[in-house]
Amino acid sequence: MAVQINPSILSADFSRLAEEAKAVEGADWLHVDVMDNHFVPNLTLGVPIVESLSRATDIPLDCHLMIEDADRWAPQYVEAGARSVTFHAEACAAPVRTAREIRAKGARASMALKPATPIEPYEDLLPELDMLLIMTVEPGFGGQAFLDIMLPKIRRTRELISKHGLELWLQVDGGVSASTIERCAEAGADVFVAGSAVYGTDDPAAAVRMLRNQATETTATAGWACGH
Ligand SMILES: O=C(CO)[C@@H](O)[C@H](O)COP(=O)(O)O
Repeated sequence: MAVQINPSILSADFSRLAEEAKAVEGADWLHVDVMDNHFVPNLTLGVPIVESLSRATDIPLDCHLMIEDADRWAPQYVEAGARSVTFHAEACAAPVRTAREIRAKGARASMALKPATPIEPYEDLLPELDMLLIMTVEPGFGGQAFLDIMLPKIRRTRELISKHGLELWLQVDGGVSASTIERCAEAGADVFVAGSAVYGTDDPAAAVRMLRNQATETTATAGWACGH
């Protein structure tokens, strides 16, 4: 699998979401941060806006649910048009059942871990998932500094993926930019969410291309990158 760059619309202009999606043509997925002001101290958007956005762009939607009661809501985001739905391990009572429901409805199932949540308790669950998201900031806001203490967790997760021979994608989200993406790629990430590093520039599509080039060059020489 080639590396993937997913711009986060949290850093976009919410009054012009359809245009902001067009501004990142060439991106692999559009990362949609759903926040409920309970699981995280911020409030963004919900099912109706995901429905509208999925009609407004051909870029597939990668919905990251930072909400409580994820078991109940995750399938509704697939029905709204999301092609990938990420629930948080810390907000999900039945992750296996929820992942299976997401897949049964035709989307990719993904689970996210906050910075303080270890990967090891979830090793047996990995075959149920299409992607694992390691947060590299505390979820809730764009524009935060990358937590480089997450790099060993990314490395350990990549080792588990290799050990079990899984096709699982490994996504990182938070503070990913031109100055941090290579460290993430070297550690084993292959899907990169970037908000301010894309939408904070004058040319978001060029920023996507630049991040892709950096990550591709790094993974080509990284020890874990067999198959790239
Ligand atoms: O999930 C989140 C924040 O909780 C992210 O998707 C941010 O939107 C990423 O923004 P940058 O750190 O790249 O500016």
